[in-house]
Amino acid sequence: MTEIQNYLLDIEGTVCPITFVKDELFPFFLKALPSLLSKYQYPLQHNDSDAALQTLSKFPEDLTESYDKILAHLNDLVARDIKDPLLKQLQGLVWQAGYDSGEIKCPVYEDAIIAINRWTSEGKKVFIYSSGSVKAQKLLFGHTLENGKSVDLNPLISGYFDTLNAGMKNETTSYTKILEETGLTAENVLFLSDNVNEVRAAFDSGMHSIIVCRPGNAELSEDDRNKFKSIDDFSGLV
Ligand SMILES: CSCCC(=O)C(=O)COP(=O)(O)O
Ligand SMILES: [Mg+2]
Repeated sequence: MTEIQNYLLDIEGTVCPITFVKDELFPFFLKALPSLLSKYQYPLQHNDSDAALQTLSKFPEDLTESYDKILAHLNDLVARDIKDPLLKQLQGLVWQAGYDSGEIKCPVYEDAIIAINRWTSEGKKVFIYSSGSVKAQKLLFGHTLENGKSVDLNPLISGYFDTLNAGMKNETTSYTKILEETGLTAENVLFLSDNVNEVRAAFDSGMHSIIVCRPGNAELSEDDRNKFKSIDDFSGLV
């Protein structure tokens, strides 16, 4: 592998445990949802500057004609872990209160914190590409737990990509778009993710691409292990 100058990082299952998202972020969102949705009139009125209402208004009208329908739809998306860009926008808005109050802090893996600090101190660049919205990404890195304290890793991040500004993560065109947006050359970029389909899509764009196998991540098939390099943590990359 040529000397890597730029890192593009997935979040869930790569820089933090899947359990943080499933057992903390998603329940926080689901708990807040009834009270959030009850603030609005149904069928949804679209003439308000409220950010959550604006996001809700982008769902198909048949889903927002009643409180019960949109509540059931959002619960279903979360239960099936559907990476719906509108759901992800809404989640970012809701999580803000949890981060602000101190209830939510992200347990970014220590090896990831060390690597991000090391790479940036060497003049290399770190970018994020997650299904979570850019807002949610900034909140997460802005409230990262390091040795029991909350730290802000955002000053170390050169750019953020999500499904709205780049496209779906299992499509090669999304990685090509990120290369165009950043002006980076594919062979100077290493993408790290727990998801084989994302690693394959990035690889097909010309980027270097490695599967990250954290505890609790999906098992890799023999075929995937043979096709792609995999690592357990970032320690071998610094
Ligand atoms: C960015 S915070 C929330 C995580 C999330 O909602 C999510 O879907 C993470 O997906 P990823 O692409 O980072 O595996
Ligand atoms: Mg992931």
